[in-house]
Amino acid sequence: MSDSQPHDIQTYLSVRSQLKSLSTYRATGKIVLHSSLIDALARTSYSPWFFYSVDKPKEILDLGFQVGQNKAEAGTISSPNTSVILENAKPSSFGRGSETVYDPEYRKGLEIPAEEITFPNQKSFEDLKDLLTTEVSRKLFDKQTGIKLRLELYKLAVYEEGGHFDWHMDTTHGDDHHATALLFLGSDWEGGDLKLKHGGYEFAQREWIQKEEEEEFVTEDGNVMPVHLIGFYTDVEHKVEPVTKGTRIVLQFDVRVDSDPGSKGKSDSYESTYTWGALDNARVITASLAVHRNQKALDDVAQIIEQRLSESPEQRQISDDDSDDVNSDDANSDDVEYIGFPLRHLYRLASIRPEYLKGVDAMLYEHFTTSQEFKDKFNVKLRPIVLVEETDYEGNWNTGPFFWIFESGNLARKNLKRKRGDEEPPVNESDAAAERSDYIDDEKTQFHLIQGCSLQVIESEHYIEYTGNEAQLGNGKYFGGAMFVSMKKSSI
Ligand SMILES: O=C(O)CCC(=O)C(=O)O
Ligand SMILES: [Fe+2]
Repeated sequence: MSDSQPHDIQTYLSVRSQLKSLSTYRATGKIVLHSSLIDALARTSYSPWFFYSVDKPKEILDLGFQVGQNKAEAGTISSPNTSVILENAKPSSFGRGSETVYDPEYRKGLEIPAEEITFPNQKSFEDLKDLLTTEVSRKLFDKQTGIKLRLELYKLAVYEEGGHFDWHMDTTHGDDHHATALLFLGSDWEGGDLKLKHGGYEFAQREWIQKEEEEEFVTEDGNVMPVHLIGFYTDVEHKVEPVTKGTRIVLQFDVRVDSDPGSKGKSDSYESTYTWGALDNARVITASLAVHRNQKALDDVAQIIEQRLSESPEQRQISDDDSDDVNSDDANSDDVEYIGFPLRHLYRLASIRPEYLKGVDAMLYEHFTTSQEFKDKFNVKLRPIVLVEETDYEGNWNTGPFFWIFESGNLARKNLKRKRGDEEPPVNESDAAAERSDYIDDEKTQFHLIQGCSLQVIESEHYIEYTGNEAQLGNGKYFGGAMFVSMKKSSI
């Protein structure tokens, strides 16, 4: 391998030019937009934390609150009254084994419990919680699975100069308590960096804030911190570095999960009411590298795939009949040999290989190929793909998205160079047979489109009506990597 890799953009440009010839030769496979597999894939991992800058709306930033039994006015979210808050706060203790101890070496901070915090404007407080809940469910939980979250104010924490809290995990306050959300109020402080640690990854609050400032999401105002939210799962270790100046004030919320999402098993659907943009909606620009492993979801994914691939066409017909969503005249549903789905990180064309997989992609690949239960059952292949949406000659987006698979090898290369009407290229038959056996037949592939994958736009054209020349078909094309799973012949 050469160490002078092409720049990403060159890779995409070359992908694009290869595409033009490729498209005339390859059949196309259809994409499933809703399925239990998509839901399970979405649950396999999340970044265990997130940062969100709360720079609007004004009603929330200006929301006032009171503290203490006498309900002293404590300022607002963006401008808290430090002295009133300090007057009403008590030293924080923490759990050590079965004991609750006060040890300023380990933790030095003050707090006001939720019972002593009031928001006279109840409606705006609910709006604030809704806003925070939306962010938490977006970033830490799969909003598609219909999980309902509830934020419960736990306390207000105050750290003065010298205040700190060493590495710890938060005590959970119930079986439904799955994450912590910290709302940092707009007070004046330095130091006091919140550090987070999980699965070998570490994150620091100050780095996030600086990044946001560079991107000009945040207005600088002396040392006053922008109001922001940090959320993390309860199994994330964290610490507060010593505050070097000013007062650090935080509202801490418990994130509770309504354990009955009322989820009924979803059957696969190509979506009868498809509207254009499914692919663009599935796309994220950058996927976070840090992952939180969800073993149950990994097992669910593998089991659903196994079940799908070992069903006979008759069985599949029966389960499809349960659903009115399924496009019944689709050939795919009769003969499924491969289940495919996009990778969630973006790779260069040449890097779509097991050894380069990142984060959740690596985790899934490893689960399929090395776990005791599945390694003898599954064959897993990685391929570059292009996902396509296009209009018909009338400009209607009515066919639903579909995909192309890139194959490498001599046969594929020769095919790529072929122009329409050229003869079949001469090939070494045994090589060709080996290569063909490695081909993924897209007509026998069911491709499940997950949300939040890293797909690169390589073409996007609006439909232009026929005006003497040919009509220009509207289309969107997206490049990415994909994983394809089939059953090992011996295990069927
Ligand atoms: O204030 C913070 O940033 C975190 C405080 C904390 O970890 C806690 O009180 O458990
Ligand atoms: Fe904590």
